[in-house]
Amino acid sequence: MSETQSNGAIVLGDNQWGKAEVRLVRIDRATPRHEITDLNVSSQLRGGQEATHLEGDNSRCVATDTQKNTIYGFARAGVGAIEEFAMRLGTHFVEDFQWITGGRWEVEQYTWNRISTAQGEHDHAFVRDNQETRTTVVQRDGDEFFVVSGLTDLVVLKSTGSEFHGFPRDRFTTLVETDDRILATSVSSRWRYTTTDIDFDAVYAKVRAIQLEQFATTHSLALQQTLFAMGKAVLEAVPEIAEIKFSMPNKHHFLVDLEPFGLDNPNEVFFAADRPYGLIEATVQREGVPAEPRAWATVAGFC
Ligand SMILES: O=c1[nH]c(=O)c2[nH]c(=O)[nH]c2[nH]1
Repeated sequence: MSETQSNGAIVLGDNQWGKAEVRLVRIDRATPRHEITDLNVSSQLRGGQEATHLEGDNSRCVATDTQKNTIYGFARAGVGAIEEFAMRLGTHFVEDFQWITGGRWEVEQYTWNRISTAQGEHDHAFVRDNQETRTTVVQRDGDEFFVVSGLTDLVVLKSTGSEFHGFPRDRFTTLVETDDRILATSVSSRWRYTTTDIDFDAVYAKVRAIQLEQFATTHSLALQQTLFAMGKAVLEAVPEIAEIKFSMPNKHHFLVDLEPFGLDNPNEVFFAADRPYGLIEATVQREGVPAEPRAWATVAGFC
């Protein structure tokens, strides 16, 4: 029998179980100026599930319903940074159930702003702007935590300061070279921390601000160049981040031909196409820092 041939036995491979997308809103009423935390939490446990799968013996199957309830129960004491909330859940499950060896806790956080009234910012009325979503994927393997945080749907546009030319031409190339185009994208980025001992809220605000600043101030010859500038600036500013991955659609804006209507169009009227879109993805990393596949193994959609 060759090494690649099976001996016929069918066995259980990697597995995890939990409750996905637990929607949780917490209101902090400690003062009349309320605070709102709006989350989407997914919990997945790993370890000790052979009997559950092979025999339907559920004696080690911490119910997904229990996992959901634990999320709500833990929120009673406060949430804090989503990374810390996820780590508290991870510590609880691994320490309270001896057969659980690890797991994965993913949290998305939606941002609410206070409504501005004639009297100023309202104490308990909020508006959901079309803002980005903050994310984290925390995994635990034995005693080790892996924290990959990020953001999605950070939609940005530059109305000038973007060029694209010098690309190869063949018989299928029709794209016209341009030295002044709209550059627009919806940034998704995820970055891997090398420590859990960090002010996650402060670093999130910093990483977001750096990405916006670089998008705005980089005179772009390609979205790829803008992406790299954004990642490089993040790594230069935050030593606790080992690498950052981006997935950035190039949201094309095509100049409309107004000539049939006897009108010129000096870069003012565009068709905003929603598809197809260019899709620019890359990892920006520190040379020599070892990869950590366990941190990224279950994070889809990034190269
Ligand atoms: O910034 C860009 N990068 C590309 O790779 C590309 N390809 C394309 O058609 N337009 C653009 N723009």
